Amino acid sequence: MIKLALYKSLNSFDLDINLHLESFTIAGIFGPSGSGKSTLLRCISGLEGEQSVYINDKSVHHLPTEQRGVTLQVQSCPLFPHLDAAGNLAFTQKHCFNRQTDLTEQKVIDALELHPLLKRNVQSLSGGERQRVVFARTLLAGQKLIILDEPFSALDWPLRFKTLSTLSELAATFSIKFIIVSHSLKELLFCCDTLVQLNNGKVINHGPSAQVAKAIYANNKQTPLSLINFQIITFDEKYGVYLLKLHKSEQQLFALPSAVEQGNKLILECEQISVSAEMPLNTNNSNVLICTLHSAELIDKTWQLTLDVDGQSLYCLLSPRVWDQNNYKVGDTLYATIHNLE
Ligand SMILES: Nc1ncnc2c1ncn2[C@@H]1O[C@H](COP(=O)(O)OP(=O)(O)OP(=O)(O)O)[C@@H](O)[C@H]1O
Repeated sequence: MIKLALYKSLNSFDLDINLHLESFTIAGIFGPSGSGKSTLLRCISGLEGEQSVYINDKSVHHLPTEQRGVTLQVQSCPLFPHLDAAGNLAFTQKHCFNRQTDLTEQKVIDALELHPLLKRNVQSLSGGERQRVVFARTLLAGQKLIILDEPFSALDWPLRFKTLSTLSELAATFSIKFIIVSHSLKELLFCCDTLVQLNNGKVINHGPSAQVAKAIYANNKQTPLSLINFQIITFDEKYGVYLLKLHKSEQQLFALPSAVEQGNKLILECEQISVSAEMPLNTNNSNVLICTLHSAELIDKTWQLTLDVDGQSLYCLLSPRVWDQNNYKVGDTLYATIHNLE
């Protein structure tokens, strides 16, 4: 739980936040540049004093940063230049007290697959490698609330998704809560259960991430991304594809390793999804999901359909002509074909 009542006036900018997040594991903060995201993080962690901050029902506003049980990783977090990556991690392990998790150096190195970087001089690391070492060091500080400001912006997408999946696993295994600032809604949608949208120093929306992301996409006249949680059933050696089962569902999909190896969630573009009222027969695509039409909205001359697949949402687009021809109604059973997975 986190409860904030913050007011901070900075020259021509006012941060004015009243926010109560009852339960979250990974919360994302999204907003345009200058909307107050970093200032908000500084207030929670205690770098901006005299703000009303409650963490797990305890008021922490009179406590200095080191007594709040919070680690803040700022955007350009420095590493010790005279130590290699291993030395940087060892230093943190040795000098951080009041650790609340039993994450050890070895566990963090294994989880983030840092072995090849350990003996490297940190000045020789690429931006992405450096961010992974910084994140490892943040984890090693051992706090149960970790606040990250643009932590993985230098990582390419496959590695970023993989690292976010590791972060989610660590959150579950070690009961760590994360608050993450990012300019990428895709990144936040991938890993966060809760999203907070800021604009001009104020919270303009917050709630379950899929719901908030959908509203942001609609406001920006962008097509929403669908996120599908799955478990791997088997890998078919003969054809080189994974058989997946949707989370809390018996429905299955086939997917190439490139779609699966970045975590247990698929991110699908609207263009990857088409629908029909009948089960497609004699098709060359076996990735068909049975869904229910949850809603349909005409946005910017295109029908945006929200489909429910056993509790998960898929978004697809139809032209007005196709919509008029098909006479779909909310509640109808539809068949969604997922393209470019196999
Ligand atoms: N110490 C300060 N003194 C004066 N103004 C400040 C100070 N710190 C931040 N600001 C201003 O407050 C506003 C919010 O800054 P903040 O860094 O919180 O935004 P942000 O949403 O994190 O931006 P970005 O996405 O670009 O990092 C900006 O207009 C910034 O110029």
